Amino acid sequence: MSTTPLDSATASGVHDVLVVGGGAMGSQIAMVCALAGRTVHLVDTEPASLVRAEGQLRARLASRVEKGRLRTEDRDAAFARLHLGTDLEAGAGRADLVIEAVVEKIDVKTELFARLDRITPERTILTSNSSSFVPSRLAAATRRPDRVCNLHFFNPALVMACVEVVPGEATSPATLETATAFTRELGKEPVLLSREINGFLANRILNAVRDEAVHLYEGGYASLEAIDLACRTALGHPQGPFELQDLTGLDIAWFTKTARYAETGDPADLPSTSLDARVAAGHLGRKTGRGWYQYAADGTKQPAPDPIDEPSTPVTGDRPR
Ligand SMILES: CCCCCCCC(=O)CC(=O)SCCNC(=O)CCNC(=O)[C@H](O)C(C)(C)COP(=O)(O)OP(=O)(O)OC[C@H]1O[C@@H](n2cnc3c(N)ncnc32)[C@H](O)[C@@H]1OP(=O)(O)O
Ligand SMILES: NC(=O)C1=CN([C@@H]2O[C@H](COP(=O)(O)OP(=O)(O)OC[C@H]3O[C@@H](n4cnc5c(N)ncnc54)[C@H](O)[C@@H]3O)[C@@H](O)[C@H]2O)C=CC1
Repeated sequence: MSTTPLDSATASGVHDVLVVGGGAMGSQIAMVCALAGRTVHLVDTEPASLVRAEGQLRARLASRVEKGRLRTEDRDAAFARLHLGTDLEAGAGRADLVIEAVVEKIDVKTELFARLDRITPERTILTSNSSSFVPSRLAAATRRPDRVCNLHFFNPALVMACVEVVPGEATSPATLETATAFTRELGKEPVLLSREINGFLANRILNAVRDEAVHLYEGGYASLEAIDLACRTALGHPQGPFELQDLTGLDIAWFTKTARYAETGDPADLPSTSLDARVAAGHLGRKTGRGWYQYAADGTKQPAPDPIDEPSTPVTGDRPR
């Protein structure tokens, strides 16, 4: 078996990156890599996702240029290094490292890892941005478990410093070294786990906060706004748990809860009634204009009515199974 290439201009040896999934996370992760000088292929099965991704990235970087935080030529160079498309094979052949950021469904991810294992060079490191699944579950779909680990970025990936580096049971020290060095080269702060656990570090802590916030809300102890305000002003969180879930997506929370329940069978791991009702109604957060709050075009927000209290509202959204 070949080892990770380290005889190059960067410590990690990672020059070509394939990012799979061009949604909220994959698009920004791809741009983080392009801004750090990497050649990046961003692949999504949905052309519409790629169009949206490019539009949002152009707006984000325009804001940085306007504020004098990014030179126009550096922005243009980053976009020139970023190749968007629907053909997975196009970026696979030269990839030093893959970052998977598709939907949080284990069957979709394992099928993708099996395919990536077939179409990327033997040396390529395969990583996942999953919010919850441990790398060993994904590595099991490949013939290279020593070159699989998780690189868990945080939303918004263009801004947040932390990347959790999660080893699987068979991840080699060389793979972890490369993944950690690469994370630093992106200007991020690698947080290395000693061993894998579902949800990793930050999301497990966040999950506990979210569960308690929902308990207080569903118990009628306080409004959404009061709970969010307490977290911001008493605990110093930049956003309260409901505001933050509107940013990260209620569907992602629903998927992670449901997957956890499938593993543990513990009813406490099921999505809460109020989360389930919103997801069933298609209210997934900022990306749909409504989640726990509803958002006006000017960005202002107010608490959204609980769908349970809206019997006349047609349930149009699909629960993301
Ligand atoms: C079991 C649990 C399951 C979990 C499910 C999935 C979740 C995960 O797996 C892991 C996660 O990501 S958890 C979430 C982690 N993220 C956070 O906690 C974010 C907290 N919020 C913030 O930091 C700020 O409110 C925030 C940065 C968002 C906004 O900051 P401000 O309020 O200061 O607003 P601005 O002044 O407008 O923005 C400051 C800079 O940030 C840029 N920005 C804002 N929103 C953005 C966005 N959505 N995408 C990209 N960039 C964004 C904004 O452009 C500005 O940057 P510059 O323009 O360069 O100055
Ligand atoms: N939303 C968040 O705050 C965070 C999410 N994550 C994780 O990142 C991953 C992606 O999440 P988001 O970007 O929020 O989801 P998203 O729903 O915004 O984007 C997912 C994208 O993947 C594409 N896709 C689905 N199957 C595909 C396949 N087989 N091949 C190529 N593209 C495919 C979809 O068309 C969509 O554009 C998930 O695993 C999620 O748990 C991790 C950190 C934070």
